[in-house]
Amino acid sequence: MGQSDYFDEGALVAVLTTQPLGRALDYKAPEGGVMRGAFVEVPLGPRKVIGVVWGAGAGGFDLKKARSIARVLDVAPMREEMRAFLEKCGAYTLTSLPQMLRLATRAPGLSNPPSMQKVYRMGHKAPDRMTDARGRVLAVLEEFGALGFTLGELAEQAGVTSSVVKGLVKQGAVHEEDTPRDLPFARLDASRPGKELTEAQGVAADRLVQGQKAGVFGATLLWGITGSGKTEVYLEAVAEALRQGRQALVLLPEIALSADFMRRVEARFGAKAAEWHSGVTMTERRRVWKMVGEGGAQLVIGARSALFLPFQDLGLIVVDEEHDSSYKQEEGALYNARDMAVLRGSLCGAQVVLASATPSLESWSNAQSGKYELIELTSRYGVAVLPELRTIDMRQVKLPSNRWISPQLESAVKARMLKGEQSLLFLNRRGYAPVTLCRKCGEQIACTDCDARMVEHRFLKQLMCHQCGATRPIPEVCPSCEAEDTLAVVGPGVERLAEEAAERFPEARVAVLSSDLFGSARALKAQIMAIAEGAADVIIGTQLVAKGHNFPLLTLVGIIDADLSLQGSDMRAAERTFQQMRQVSGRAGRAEKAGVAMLQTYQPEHPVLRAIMSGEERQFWRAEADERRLSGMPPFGRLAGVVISAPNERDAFDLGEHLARNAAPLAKIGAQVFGPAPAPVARVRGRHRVRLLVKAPKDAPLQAALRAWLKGLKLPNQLRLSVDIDPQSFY
Ligand SMILES: Nc1ncnc2c1ncn2[C@@H]1O[C@H](COP(=O)(O)OP(=O)(O)OP(=O)(O)O)[C@@H](O)[C@H]1O
Ligand SMILES: [Zn+2]
Repeated sequence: MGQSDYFDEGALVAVLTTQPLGRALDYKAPEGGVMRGAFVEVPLGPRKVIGVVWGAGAGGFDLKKARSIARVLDVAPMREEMRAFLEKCGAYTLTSLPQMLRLATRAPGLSNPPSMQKVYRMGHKAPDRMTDARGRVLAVLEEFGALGFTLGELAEQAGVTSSVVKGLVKQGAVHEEDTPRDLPFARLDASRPGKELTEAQGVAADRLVQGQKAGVFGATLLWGITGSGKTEVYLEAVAEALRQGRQALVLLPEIALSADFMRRVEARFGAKAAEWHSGVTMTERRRVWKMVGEGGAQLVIGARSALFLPFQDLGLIVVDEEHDSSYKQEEGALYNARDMAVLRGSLCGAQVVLASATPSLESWSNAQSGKYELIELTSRYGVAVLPELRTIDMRQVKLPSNRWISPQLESAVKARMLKGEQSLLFLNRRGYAPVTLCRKCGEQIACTDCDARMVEHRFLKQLMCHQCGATRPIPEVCPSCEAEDTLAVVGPGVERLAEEAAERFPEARVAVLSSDLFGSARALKAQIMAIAEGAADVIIGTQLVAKGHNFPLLTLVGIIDADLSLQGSDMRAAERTFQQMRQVSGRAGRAEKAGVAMLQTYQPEHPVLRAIMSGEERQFWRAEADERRLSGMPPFGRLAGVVISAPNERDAFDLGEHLARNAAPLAKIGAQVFGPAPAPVARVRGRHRVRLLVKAPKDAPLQAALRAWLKGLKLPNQLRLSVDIDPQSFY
């Protein structure tokens, strides 16, 4: 630590806060001085806000007017590496530092002093009388095992009033105790043996362990087909990081649903890892944040935002299902956690492992060029083999307009039922029907605030806009011509498919897995676990089920509409379809019994479907890469999306045109500007949306040029502009 890292009492320091001020503010160091990186509380107008000592103050004003730092918080100071990460990540994504700091301080009550609190755990007695509400409280405690809850959290999780919990305490069914806040996590035992690895797994694990031993940054793509046992392989690298005394982070999409994964980790290391995602209670979030900073948490399993936790010595980052589009944050700071994991790893000397059965074209190409190491697993674990794939040509099948399950698929499901095996019918559309129209006037019911049709959710008895979430009751008469009994639904959603399944398979237990049908992530998680144990014969699901779940009894996957994700002009349509079909098919036949996947399609000759069927993955990636290379698209060129929105369409266009005309800084680096054009979803929440697309050569300094381009731009009132580097969605 250099001399310049410490500031004496009264010295002027720059404090970065999370307030949108555009710069750090100067304060005087408090009594006892302060370290660079310290978390502090500073007065700002009448309020006190949290900030970080970023460096020496800029000065240049009357020192007597400078206010003092109110308090230095009792948390580990932000490390140099983290400050560098926030700065680089902000510069890459064109996000302001205050906004970056907000990502790094997402733990409530950081400024609270350490203290005792009452927490509630499972007690030892049964209550005299069991009620529904009491049962829910006990179920929550049972599920979270050793975790303690505060009264408010427990009541909220269980959906009961706090008096229910208190009642249970009186009876000894729930235990109330005083504990210090923020206890360290139980030590993980890295010396316990893992599962016995197959030869291929062993070779792969060895390479990751060697990479870990090197103790320096390096990125590896772990490319293993679905069910090949990638998890067991990278857990060996986690074990090595723990043996080195370093911390490890595993990122997962949909982690709130991954109970199975948490159990596997616990079985491997003999204790629970720290969890970080939106389903974790506030108390627990604060504990994780603090313990990660003090070294009291060795392993974190988290959602993308876990990347911004204040690790003390992060030695390994695993990004599982690295191709998953949910790694891209689509609001606020628009970062891609997969890419930022590589950045963070390079700053803290960590090994970064990107794992997938269907890597993104970006990672594929980095592995091809040697920028990333490549480790492959080409067969499934044990006796399991990849499912056999068949297409069903829907042009040959004459189905009534309210039916979507072909006779071939129907009889395949029936055959599975006879054998006590499960079938999955995959349709990536929530709700009952995507379109409601009037047969008299042709009106399609649309959202009043968005350029989107309202989707009927029969289960919730309402119409819903999937853009803004607005809901309204299903109308009795046509909202346009007021005719009665003329409204008809068009097309299937999972709820409607479930209706058809119930008719075709009256004996079957049908379960629908769609995020909107469950009140909480917990309920959904419980359902997934029940299904894994055999609680359903036919599972109907959206993309939620495509991700990493193990259903051992599942031997048939029917993809209702394989053409769905091919529609649209997104340059990633082919890639996404390929990944999705492969991932969903990969749910079948993961145990002893072989699986079959049937893809219903109207275009079996489509190159993407042909590639999926032929299993020529490498050929598919190569062809896809060639096409992108020719057109200079990512990863062989760079894109930035610019969205301008305004209540008035003309205003948005005017600004877009102004920017397009004055794009000299972009032209200088060889970048082109396309647009302005109305966005594909041209209106959301009453705001008109206009898009520009900037396309630059691969090695061009895109961010610097964008900054120069937008510098000094004064946004008129009501207008908003956001820049999305490496955009994933183009809506
Ligand atoms: N060496 C092993 N010993 C025992 N069981 C194993 C071993 N390797 C994998 N398995 C089991 O095989 C199944 C698939 O493994 P895993 O979930 O790690 O695969 P994956 O490659 O991550 O698959 P996907 O990409 O489809 O999610 C799991 O049930 C896992 O417990
Ligand atoms: Zn809407």
